[in-house]
Amino acid sequence: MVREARPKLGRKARTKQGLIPSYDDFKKGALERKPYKSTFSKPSNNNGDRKRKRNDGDKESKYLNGKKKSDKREKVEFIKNSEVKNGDDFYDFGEEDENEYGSDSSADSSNGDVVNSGDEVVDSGDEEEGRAMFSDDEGDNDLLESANMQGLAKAFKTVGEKEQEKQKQQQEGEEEEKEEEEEVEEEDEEEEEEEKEDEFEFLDDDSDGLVEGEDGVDELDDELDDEEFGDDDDGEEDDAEVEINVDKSTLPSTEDQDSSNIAPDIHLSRTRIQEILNVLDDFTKLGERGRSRSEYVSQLISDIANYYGYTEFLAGKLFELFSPREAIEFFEANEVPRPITIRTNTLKTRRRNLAQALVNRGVNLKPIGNWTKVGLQIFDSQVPIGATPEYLAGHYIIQAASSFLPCIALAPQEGERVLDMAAAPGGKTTYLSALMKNTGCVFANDSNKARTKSLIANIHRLGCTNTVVCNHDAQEFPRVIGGFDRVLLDAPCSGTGVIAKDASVKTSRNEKDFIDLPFLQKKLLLAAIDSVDASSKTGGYIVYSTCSVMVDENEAVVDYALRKRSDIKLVDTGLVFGVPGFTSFRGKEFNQKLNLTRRYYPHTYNVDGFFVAKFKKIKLEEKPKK
Ligand SMILES: C[S@@+](CC[C@H](N)C(=O)[O-])C[C@H]1O[C@@H](n2cnc3c(N)ncnc32)[C@H](O)[C@@H]1O
Repeated sequence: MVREARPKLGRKARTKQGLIPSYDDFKKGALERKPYKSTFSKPSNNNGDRKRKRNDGDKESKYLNGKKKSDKREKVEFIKNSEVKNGDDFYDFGEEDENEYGSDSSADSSNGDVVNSGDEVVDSGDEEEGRAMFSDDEGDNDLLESANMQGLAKAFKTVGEKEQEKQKQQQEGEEEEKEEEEEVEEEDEEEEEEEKEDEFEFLDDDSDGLVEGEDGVDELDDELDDEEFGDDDDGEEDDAEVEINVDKSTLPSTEDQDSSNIAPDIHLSRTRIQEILNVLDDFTKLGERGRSRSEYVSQLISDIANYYGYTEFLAGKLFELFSPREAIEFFEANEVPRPITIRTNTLKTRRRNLAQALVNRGVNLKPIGNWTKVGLQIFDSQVPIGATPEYLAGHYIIQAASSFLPCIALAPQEGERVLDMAAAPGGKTTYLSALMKNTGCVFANDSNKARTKSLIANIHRLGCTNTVVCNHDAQEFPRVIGGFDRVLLDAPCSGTGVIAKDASVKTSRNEKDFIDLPFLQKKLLLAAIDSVDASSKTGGYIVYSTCSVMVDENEAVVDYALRKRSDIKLVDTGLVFGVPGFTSFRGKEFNQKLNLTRRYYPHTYNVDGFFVAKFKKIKLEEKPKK
């Protein structure tokens, strides 16, 4: 039986199936420097819940005992079993996620203009949390720890209340366990009945015509099929759908079959992703004879696109950046929100004071990492983070951790003239202003007038008095004004680094975007370079950044600028973490200094995908001989 293709499941649907890890799991990853655990990692002892284990066991035995089952069916079942084993954690994540994120989303939504307007809003994290301290402020950490404890003690309940709650929870737990047991029993009974039905089906098949001959039974069969294998998102029932579809699919181990009219089934895709990853791990041994590696890869990309809800085009482009297993880690990390982070506005307060104030309000937080003295990671909060008195007073801004990086790399000095070419909504402008202690001047430009409103609002709220907001197409610089000590170009980009925040990127980016965007980025970067004064006594630097992970928008743009302008060189970003940029990619050779640029990925650092390059403009007469 061939089923019609169903529309791709979006993020929501998959969330329902439990794709997104719980906040706790995510927290563990960020705090303990544990890499994000991929669903597709090699099988491990899972800790799925009791009920699920029981079901898996049942399923396994059912499949293994599968009486009159054909070879074809057995093959599928083998794959299904491996899927179930690998998938347990996965489902558990999702069950917790919705509850855990309640308070976080409120923080986001209350953040008004900032939330809606750019890459500043959604959050990032850091894996160096274990070592994270207020690096310069001695004793800050102890203070923060004790502040945290005091605050939490205040915010949380009294011991008596806690005891009561514990007892209540115990009672509820017992009741739940009872319910679970009953459910399992019910399911056992149901499955027994299903098995009986299976036997019947086989009998019917064998005695061809007995059932089919009866009026309406065909339709009823179809309906039952629909119910059993139908359009809902229940994983277990959909497993059965795999049985139907799989015999005509392009599984790694099956003969060549026409799959054109096979449903793009999400569970089948997931199973097959795992299978193909295993094959690609040891292609010589596990690859099917006559089937090339690239055939497996095409199938894998198609399954990734189907499973995670990307266009095949974008899935393929992102896949190219990594080894197959790492690519899956990347795609998985895009299903998980990054941590909520805030940046202390040092124009108005110190991080330890801010932390103390927020802890007193019931916010559970920690320093982001030892690479930043101003970042705090928020774990949970009893108040909306985007509406506390401290927020309204401009003591902090909700800002993705990766978005700190270009400002740290630019390292503006007091008294300098700095241009932020694409500045709205101002997360970076306000950081630059703070780094310069409100001295000198930051020209904050954005070509989108509507977005300059949020830029201005943030500048006001954070008390940045050294800024000038302008509204030009940045390509017009330096004709508008030039001679800057430093220029930041946080360029408009495809947003492929922030898919966790904006899932629409998965389907909205096409081939043309990756021609048009680099074209604009190249022109903007040349304008940025030309706007810097090579003779600046304190500066002469340009930082180029994007929240894209695409080589076309990053290394290729930087390489182009190096070819077009002889008065610049790449220099170290000064950033203490990050993966070096590509010096070659898919047959293209870039300037070898591209290894000085830095890439950031959600799956490696639990931050938004980001790219940072830093140039020094040199006076031509100073240009070193080759
Ligand atoms: C990645 S966002 C900038 C985020 C900002 N740097 C921050 O940290 O808040 C890119 C910005 O570039 C602006 N933009 C797009 N094309 C531009 C152009 N030709 N000139 C100047 N700004 C442009 C967009 O309006 C958008 O606000």
